[in-house]
Amino acid sequence: MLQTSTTADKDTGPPSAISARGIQLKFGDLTVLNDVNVDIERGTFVSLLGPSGCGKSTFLNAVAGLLEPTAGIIHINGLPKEGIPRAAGYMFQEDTLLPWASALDNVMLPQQVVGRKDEAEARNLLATVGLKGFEEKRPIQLSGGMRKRVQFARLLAQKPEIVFMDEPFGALDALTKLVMQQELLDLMQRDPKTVLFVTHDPAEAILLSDRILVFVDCH
Ligand SMILES: Nc1ncnc2c1ncn2[C@@H]1O[C@H](COP(=O)(O)OP(=O)(O)OP(=O)(O)O)[C@@H](O)[C@H]1O
Repeated sequence: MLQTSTTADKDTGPPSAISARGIQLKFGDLTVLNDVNVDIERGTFVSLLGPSGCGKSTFLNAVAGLLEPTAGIIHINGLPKEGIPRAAGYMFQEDTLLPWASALDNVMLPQQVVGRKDEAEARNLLATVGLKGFEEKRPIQLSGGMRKRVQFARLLAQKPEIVFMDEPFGALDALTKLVMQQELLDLMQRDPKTVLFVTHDPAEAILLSDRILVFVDCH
């Protein structure tokens, strides 16, 4: 269950990027989330922190539209969420690159989904994440950190306003993880986005976040 942490409702100003009210989510008899109320302001980096099995991913997936809450309502930019929010990007722990496609083709995938083709933009994004010269390499020819960078570039190609990240660096070695955390910070400082980031690592949450929501009372 989540220890709820809310900011006061505002009568004026832009709506929160994410607003969750009375969220309950059950899997059969197991109540994972109960009456969760959270507001997340635009452009803030928020971590969901807590031990394994506490419902962090469940909450993230409910907001991201991958799971439907049993009760409650979620607003995205002031509008009731319907399905998967538009302008949302995802990054998971698993490597989700197409193994047979080059780094460039992987980054161009989001363009293809919406019927666009802009190779120069994809090359720029790869350069932004430090992969100039690696455009034609396939994932197997890249290190773990480089593959994460390709995923960053692909995420940016979606031009997301909200980014959902579920332990994206969980499978990396400690040193590569530190480098990738710093690169994520740099990217978000240059181009701030609303980020919801799942981690069970307090140091990672403190380093990256404007705000940390702590999950307690695990089963
Ligand atoms: N699809 C599902 N069906 C049934 N139970 C589920 C499902 N997904 C998660 N659960 C259960 O819900 C609880 C919360 O799981 P969740 O993955 O949200 O926790 P978490 O805090 O993200 O853990 P971790 O850090 O290990 O990923 C766990 O008891 C888990 O077994």
